[in-house]
Amino acid sequence: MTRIAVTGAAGRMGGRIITLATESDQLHLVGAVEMAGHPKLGQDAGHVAGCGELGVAISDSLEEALTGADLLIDFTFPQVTLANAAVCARLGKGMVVGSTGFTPEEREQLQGFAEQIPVVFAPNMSVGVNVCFKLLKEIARTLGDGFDVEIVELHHNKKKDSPSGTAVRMGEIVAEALGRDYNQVANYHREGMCGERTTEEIGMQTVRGGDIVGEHTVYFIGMGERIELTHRAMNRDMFARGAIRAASWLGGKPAGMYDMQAVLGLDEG
Ligand SMILES: NC(=O)C1=CN([C@@H]2O[C@H](COP(=O)(O)OP(=O)(O)OC[C@H]3O[C@@H](n4cnc5c(N)ncnc54)[C@H](OP(=O)(O)O)[C@@H]3O)[C@@H](O)[C@H]2O)C=CC1
Ligand SMILES: O=C(O)C1=N[C@H](C(=O)O)C[C@H](O)C1
Repeated sequence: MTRIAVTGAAGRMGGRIITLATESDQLHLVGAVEMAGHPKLGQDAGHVAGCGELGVAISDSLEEALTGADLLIDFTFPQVTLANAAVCARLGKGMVVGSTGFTPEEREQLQGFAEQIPVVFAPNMSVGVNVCFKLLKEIARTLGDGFDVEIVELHHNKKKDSPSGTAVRMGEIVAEALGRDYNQVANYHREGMCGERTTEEIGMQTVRGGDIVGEHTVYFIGMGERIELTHRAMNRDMFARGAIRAASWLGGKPAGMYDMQAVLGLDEG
């Protein structure tokens, strides 16, 4: 049994992780955290998540929430995640990190903490998206340079980071498979007389609206034909189940940075 604490406990993902963790026979919730001043502080995490009383009050103290926990599941914001990682590293607790929107420098900082504790860090914890990651590498390698690559993602109107962490990872995978540097070839903006498309660039387009959970399409556009690889999330439960699977998998692992490909065994072969 892995004992977990959850940060962002009153958030969209925190609530689903807490609810589905109660249905897992491998995880046990012992701590739940929101920031100081949050209106749900002191309330039962299960009540807030909508799954009934769990006897775990939402606290603003991560140290307190981690007492008796083996690891932390964190779906918040990059700056919050990094502050939480510093606490986890000091206390020797592992982390499952789902937050997105990290700058390259912030990713480096998280990597630094992963030298002290085991961390699963993935912009998307669904099985489907992780299979797409694997397929994208294969498609890009097979097609080579003759196809223009464009990535379009759609999310709800409360999402704070753009493009999504998943879209960025998709771009990185395709760029790497084609021998390009994602940071050099990603094109986030076209407006006015911006000229013809270059063959190297990877277009990154973002749509925000309503309650869209998350959709990603990678277009490989050739002459007279086109491949579209699409993943549509219908709800957040598959992300939460992925986080739960990652938490169960992480127990006993040595310090290091792991991704969902490793958790799901997709990095083999
Ligand atoms: N890897 C994956 O599979 C997925 C990743 N995500 C990512 O997860 C992150 C969270 O998404 P989502 O749940 O939709 O966002 P929410 O805004 O619903 O949740 C974020 C939560 O973090 C809370 N928070 C802010 N500061 C702190 C703090 N210091 N300590 C504890 N909690 C804090 C927020 O509080 P407040 O209510 O005050 O804002 C909020 O409850 C995003 O980066 C998103 O992109 C989302 C889905 C899947
Ligand atoms: O903020 C979200 O909601 C989501 N964020 C993740 C991302 O940025 O890739 C994953 C998922 O698409 C939902």
